[in-house]
Amino acid sequence: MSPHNDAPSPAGSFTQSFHSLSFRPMASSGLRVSSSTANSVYSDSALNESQYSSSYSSTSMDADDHITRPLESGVYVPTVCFFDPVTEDLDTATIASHAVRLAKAGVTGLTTQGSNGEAVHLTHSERQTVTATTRSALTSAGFPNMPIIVGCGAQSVRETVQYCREAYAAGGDYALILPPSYYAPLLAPASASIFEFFNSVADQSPIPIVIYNYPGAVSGMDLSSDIIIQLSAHPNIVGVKLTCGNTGKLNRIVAATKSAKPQSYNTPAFLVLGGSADFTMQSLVGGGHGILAGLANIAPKSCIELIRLYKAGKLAEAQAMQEIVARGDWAAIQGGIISTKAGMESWLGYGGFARSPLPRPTSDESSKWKEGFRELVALEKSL
Ligand SMILES: N[C@@H](CC=O)C(=O)O
Repeated sequence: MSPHNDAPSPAGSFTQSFHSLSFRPMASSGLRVSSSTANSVYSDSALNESQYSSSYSSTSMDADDHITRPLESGVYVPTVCFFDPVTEDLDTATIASHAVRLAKAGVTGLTTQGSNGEAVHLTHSERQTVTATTRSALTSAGFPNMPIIVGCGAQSVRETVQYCREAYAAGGDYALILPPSYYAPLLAPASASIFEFFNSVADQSPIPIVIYNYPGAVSGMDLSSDIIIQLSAHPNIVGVKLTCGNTGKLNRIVAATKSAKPQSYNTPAFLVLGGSADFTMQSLVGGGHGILAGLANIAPKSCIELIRLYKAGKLAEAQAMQEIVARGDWAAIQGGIISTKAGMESWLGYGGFARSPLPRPTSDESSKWKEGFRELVALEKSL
């Protein structure tokens, strides 16, 4: 049997374990299927990856797969995915070392297969390899408790749930889910169908869901605060990443979910994250719990320090740092994964190129992106 057919459950044993997990938010229940079950699912689906043996062998999921990793306030990084410049195969060594660099910088969590992770360019098994490599690298480097949120959005409930199962089997803790958009004209953002989509996925996913509101990536579909607040009532929907940049919406969601669910600021029951670093401080002012932002691939310490300054009440300093972060983010926003990788290559010595068919930057473009990050990189190096 092909490991990546679209059957709703990849392994019989997993189906049984999985059903007992439905409706149980891992963040609070601490439930996890047995290591042998998780490994059997993973083996069934991705052991044929050549990268798997090197990246995954030294630290088995046996060691950590019962760990509950709550989502705390802070900086989450949607990690860039790295490829061999000639073959475009996954570069697992760089995927691993980048994850460890971010963890050592002090970020709160990582996201594999976000927009910066080129999720749409990866096969099912490659996605599992990236997540398993990231988990293994974190564990080996002494960060076994760092949560990994895995991008799992797809166009049908069935495939989205399959991604969630595969993410879990590969060591992911949460699933980041975009609304389906291919049939956007048939699916109004506030429609019963979108509501049903998220609820059905949440019913069936073995890991809790973080809603991903990024209208620019989904034909303009913009989930309202009303629908996000409604969805937050599901016990297996535990947060939202707002790349829409609407801080009024963020404020409404925080206000509604903090009164509906008991929580502490550090470990909120419903995590509300700004989806870009250029409005980090604005997200905090609105009561948000941090950011999940691509710029932190380049400047994790700057994002962390900005939040620290704000929480310490040093508002003028935080605002001054926000200005630099927002200017740096403009390069990342304009050039997306192309400029982010160019900036990393220029300033960090690694990054490479996005997968085809995305174009590789010309040398003039690379210089432009390098300049766009210069001020931010100087700040980062000073921290
Ligand atoms: N600007 C966003 C892109 C995707 O959400 C980010 O910083 O992550």
